[in-house]
Amino acid sequence: MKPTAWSGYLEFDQVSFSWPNGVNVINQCSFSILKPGLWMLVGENGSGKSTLFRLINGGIRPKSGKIFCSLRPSMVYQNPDHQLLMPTCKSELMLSVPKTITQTNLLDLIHSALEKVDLGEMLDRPIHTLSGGQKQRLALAGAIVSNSNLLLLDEPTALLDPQSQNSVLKVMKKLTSSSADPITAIWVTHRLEELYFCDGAAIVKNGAISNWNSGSKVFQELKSLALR
Ligand SMILES: Nc1ncnc2c1ncn2[C@@H]1O[C@H](COP(=O)(O)OP(=O)(O)OP(=O)(O)O)[C@@H](O)[C@H]1O
Repeated sequence: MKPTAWSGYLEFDQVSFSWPNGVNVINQCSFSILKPGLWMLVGENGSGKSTLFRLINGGIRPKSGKIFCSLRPSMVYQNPDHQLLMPTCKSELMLSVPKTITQTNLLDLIHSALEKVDLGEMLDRPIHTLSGGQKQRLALAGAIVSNSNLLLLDEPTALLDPQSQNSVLKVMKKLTSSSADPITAIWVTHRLEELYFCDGAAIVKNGAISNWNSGSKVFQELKSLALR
């Protein structure tokens, strides 16, 4: 593993993985993320993006190759209703707070996480009254209070209208570029306009990831392929 000034890193070295049918969904995949930021992945349905997340998250193990990760990952799914379990914002976040946090610090931590996702006034708000975008931002707050510093977002805006989509993008941009304690996020998208918000983008194809490029370059590349 290469040493870096930043204490966090994620690196895949020639990683392969197959589900029981034996086909390599992830095939000799190598890439690294060596600094915080908003990193986006695009790729056709079935190209292996969710499988990649499960490998990063430790839910499944590579068949061959190595994964180095010093970060603490959390998943954020497409539909927040599949993720949020409790009746209010406060009770939801209490579920994710590490057991080591004392009772005195608990509310401060929850408040601060809600503020980071622009839900500062929502402590006692019933979750069923939140909009889709607010629910998705609450899911982000859950990852923050759990002390995660690597968010794996699997099409987090696929079910949202443009305004809510922007609210989630804006919050993620803030969390990944905050000067004090920026986190790392890997965001899978099929909504290509989102590429303009990222710090780097790559294409998942045939079980591997392309080099990182600017979001605008990947956008142009995919648009020109679609027009052929
Ligand atoms: N639990 C599983 N068991 C067996 N095969 C699986 C499992 N999960 C995914 N696969 C297979 O692995 C391949 C890649 O699926 P994956 O969900 O990683 O793709 P994806 O790029 O996330 O697709 P999408 O954009 O549709 O979400 C597919 O052929 C899929 O059927």
